[in-house]
Amino acid sequence: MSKLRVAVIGAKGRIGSEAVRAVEAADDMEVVAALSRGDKLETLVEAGAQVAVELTNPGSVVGNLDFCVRHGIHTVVGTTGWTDERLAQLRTSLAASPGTGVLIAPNFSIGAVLTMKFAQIAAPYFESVEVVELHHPNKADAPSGTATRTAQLIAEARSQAGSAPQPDATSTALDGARGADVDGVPVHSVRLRGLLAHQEVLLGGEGETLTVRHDSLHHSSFMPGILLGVRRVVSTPGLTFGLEHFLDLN
Ligand SMILES: NC(=O)C1=CN([C@@H]2O[C@H](COP(=O)(O)OP(=O)(O)OC[C@H]3O[C@@H](n4cnc5c(N)ncnc54)[C@H](O)[C@@H]3O)[C@@H](O)[C@H]2O)C=CC1
Ligand SMILES: O=C(O)C1=N[C@H](C(=O)O)C[C@H](O)C1
Repeated sequence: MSKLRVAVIGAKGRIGSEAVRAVEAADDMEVVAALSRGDKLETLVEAGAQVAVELTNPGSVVGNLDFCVRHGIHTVVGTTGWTDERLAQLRTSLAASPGTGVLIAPNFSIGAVLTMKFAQIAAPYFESVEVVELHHPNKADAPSGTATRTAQLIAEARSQAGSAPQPDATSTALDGARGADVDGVPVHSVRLRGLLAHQEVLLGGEGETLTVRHDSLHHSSFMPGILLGVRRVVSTPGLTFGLEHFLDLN
């Protein structure tokens, strides 16, 4: 059986360097290109990459992904910073490149994907829901992609269930004290030396609270999800948003 030819973009970064090692260690795939900042994207074509794993930053990902889609290279994207506008632009490029698959995964770790699912299930049963995400201080974006997606899923679930707006009597507050408002769900971002990637979803009802917490303690937590994404994206044309779709969790 021939091996899947995989390229990693952002290969010297925290997660990118771990991804290069994980792909090299997998029996069914090989690293044919490892791109760093300043390297030419044409290398992907010259190397015959079938799948690219994009792990750079919100400022680089759109251009990199556009190149991959135009050249029919399936892409697994971990980079955060996705807006509705960016996704609409991507869907337009994908329409012109039928057969090409793109997976955007706000989080590749199974525990984080399950946290999102549990929060989505629980949210309509509680009056109050807030998200706290905690990351290393080198992270560029806030709130995290995972927290943003979690809050969106919570808001969708509450809207579908006809939940009332959350109770909050705050009448004066310092800017930021109540966190960022993501579709009506407060999201709080902590940046702390010593941490990697953590999230708590706090749910409150009359006389009880429920906390759903996940901790990524090492970048290895993201690797099984990346490898699954690489294997599945080649036979899944169009845009898939969220690893849960490849885990049959929907
Ligand atoms: N979806 C997930 O499960 C995860 C996603 N991430 C996301 O992945 C991204 C990268 O995170 P880290 O590795 O912590 O950041 P990092 O800053 O350590 O690594 C990013 C690397 O990409 C390089 N880079 C930037 N622009 C480039 C370009 N145009 N071409 C090639 N390389 C380029 C940088 O020089 C750097 O080496 C972030 O958006 C982060 O939020 C991180 C961990 C897990
Ligand atoms: O920057 C990180 O480290 C991470 N980024 C992703 C995010 O923004 O959700 C995934 C994970 O939290 C690690």
